[in-house]
Formats: sequence, structure tokens, C-alpha cells
Amino acid sequence: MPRADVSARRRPPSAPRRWKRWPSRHRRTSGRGGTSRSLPSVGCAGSPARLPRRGPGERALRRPRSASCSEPAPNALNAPKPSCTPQTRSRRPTSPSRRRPTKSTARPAKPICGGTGHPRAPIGCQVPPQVASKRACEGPQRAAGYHRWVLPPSPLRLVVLVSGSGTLLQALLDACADSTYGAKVVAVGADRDGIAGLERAEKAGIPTFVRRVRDYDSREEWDRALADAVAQYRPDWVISAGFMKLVGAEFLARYGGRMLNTHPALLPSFPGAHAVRDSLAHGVKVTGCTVMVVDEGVDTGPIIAQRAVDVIAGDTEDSLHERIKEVERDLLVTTVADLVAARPGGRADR
Ligand SMILES: Nc1nc2c(c(=O)[nH]1)N[C@@H](CN(C=O)c1ccc(C(=O)N[C@@H](CCC(=O)O)C(=O)O)cc1)CN2
Ligand SMILES: NCC(=O)N[C@@H]1O[C@H](COP(=O)([O-])[O-])[C@@H](O)[C@H]1O
Repeated sequence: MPRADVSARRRPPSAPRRWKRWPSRHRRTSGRGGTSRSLPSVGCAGSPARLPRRGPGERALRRPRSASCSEPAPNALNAPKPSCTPQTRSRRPTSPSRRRPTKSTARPAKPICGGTGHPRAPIGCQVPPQVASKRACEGPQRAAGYHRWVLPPSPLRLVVLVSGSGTLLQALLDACADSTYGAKVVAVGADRDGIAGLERAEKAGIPTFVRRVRDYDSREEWDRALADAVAQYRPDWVISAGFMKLVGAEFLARYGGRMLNTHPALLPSFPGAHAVRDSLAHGVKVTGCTVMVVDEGVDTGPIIAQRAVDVIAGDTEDSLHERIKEVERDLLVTTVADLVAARPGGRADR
């Protein structure tokens, strides 16, 4: 029988083919305009690993995109193992996983500590030394003879709710196409059929669902059905991006505190479904957009970020709304990047 490629056979299906660097170009930098407040530290719905801090000079590497937040945190036993990098060591040690399993080696062999550049980086294992935590060989892991590897968390899972043209959704989809962004849209939901927002999702290969109020006996039943549909996709955050329905108690019992809404006015001024029209009617000279956390009121939740937009003489509702949306798209993408950074194990936590 011809010998199959051993390295390919050994790599689990979810293992990355190559490791990627961590920094994202979407992180908020000072002077980009707008104001924001610190985000609630809400992480994965599953069991996000709180990863060890990196030591100076160590690089963090990305976990495979396919891994979901509800999967167990990688550890020495289940972490994907890229092969050794020979230039980092003078003598290539016998890798435990290269040995033929016998009764005595069927359990993972204990890696040996020290000697690969970093004083406490493991050798005798298959993870490149720069991946190893400074604390890799300390504490209970050391006592147990196992190491913890520094791997970044899975992308933040987003379910986006839309009711219209979906240009805010598109901005998120475009941002998520960059693997360094740290979030991915796992589903798009709507309260109506036949909208461009759903088409955008389908074009991007994202699953969609529609829950129309009129198909349910009561608003409460619709609310529960919407929450159930969202739950199928196990989101870390729900993003209301032009979603024109108020969600109720059942929905908020499940997603309160982790549902963002973006609104085309500077809240608390002009809440509701017709913010741009109301702002113009009031004669404001400056308006803008707000990203906030949804609560049981109408646009009353905690404000996360805002940006201002000038009203120009002769503006119509459409012209002003279009200029607001240009700013709003960037504000939403930046705010989601902040969510990524704020979660346990996210960039700001490292
Ligand atoms: N419980 C909440 N749900 C939602 C909020 C919120 O703050 N609390 N924000 C909205 C989005 N939104 C403005 O940002 C908004 C959307 C819709 C309405 C509204 O009055 N909707 C009516 C229907 C109006 C229509 O279809 O034209 C309704 O729900 O019956 C107000 C504010 C996301 N959900
Ligand atoms: N009160 C909710 C509300 O007015 N939402 C607004 O609908 C627009 C959606 O644009 P899009 O469909 O092009 O993404 C956005 O301006 C959003 O703030």
C-alpha cells in the first residue's frame, strides 16, 4: 500500500494551515473622530478561554476561523499542532507524536521545558516556541506535565438583523472578510421578505431567516420566534443594523446586554423609527449617528459611540440620511472591532 502523507493525516480537520499575525487595521485609533465609551466585557456565549498574557517579544497567533466559541479552549491535549521549525533549535528532538503509540506512550508525552530561546518556552513539542506563553511551564499545567498554548480566541459571532437596503450589514460583511478583524457574521435575520439586505447576505453565502410579525398570533410569540431563530446561530452579539422592529422582553432576556443598535441621530435626541425626518423637522444644524446597547425602551440603552454630521442647507431626509449612513457604517465597523478587543482574551485583554 502506498504511504499516505503522514503530516496531512496527523493534522486535525480544523487545524490551521498557517499561522497568522494578530493585529487588526480596524482597531480604533485616537483621532479618528467620534466618541466612545468603554464596552461591556462580554465574550463568547460558549466558554471563551482566558488566555495567558504574552511576554515581551512573543507573538500571538490566530486560532482557525472554523473554530467556534462554544468549542473547548485549546490546551496541550487538543490544540492543533503545527510542525517544528528546525531553525529555532540546534538539535531536532524526537517529537512525541512521531513515536509509534505503544501502551506506555498512548497518552500524550510530557513536553520538556526550557532551551529554545525563551527561558521557559517548551521544547520537545510541536508548537513553535514563540507561541508558548511566558507562563507556559508554570502552575498546575507544569505539575501535570502539560503546557497551555497561547492561541487567540475564535472570531466574535454576529447575528445581524436588517429591514432594508442593508448597507450597514454590507460594511460589516466587508470588514469580516479581513481575517484579522476578529468577528464574523454567522447569520442575517429580517422582519420582512424581499429586501436588499437579505440579498446581500445570500450573495455572501451567509444563512438568512425571516420572522414576520403578522405570521404570529401575538407580538410576544413573534419576539420568542425571533429569539429562537437567532439562538440557532449561537451569537456572541446581535447587531440591529437598520432593523425596524422593537424587540421585547423575551428577546432581551436572552440577548439583553449583547445586542447593539445603530441609530441615525445623536441620541437621546430623536429616538424612534423616523429619526432623520424628526431631526430635519426640528431644524437641527448638527445631527449624526449613535451606536448603543438595546434595552427595553425605545433607543434608551447605554450609548457606546457617536459621530456628528452637519446638516446642509437644502438637505432632504434622503440626502441627510445618506450622509449619516456613510459615517454610521464606519462607526459600526469600528465599534464591533472594539467589542472584539474588549472580550476576555481579546486584544485589549492581552
Ligand atoms: N427594545 C428595543 N428594540 C429595538 C431598539 C430599541 O432601542 N429597543 N432599537 C431598534 C431600532 N430602532 C431605532 O434605532 C427602532 C426601530 C423601530 C422602532 C419602531 O417604533 N418600530 C415599530 C414599527 C415601525 C415600522 O415598522 O415602521 C414597531 O416595532 O412596531 C423604533 C426604533 C431595534 N429594536
Ligand atoms: N431606528 C432605526 C433606524 O432608523 N435605523 C437606520 O436605518 C438605516 C439602515 O440603513 P441600511 O439599510 O442601508 O443599512 C441606518 O441609518 C440605521 O441607523
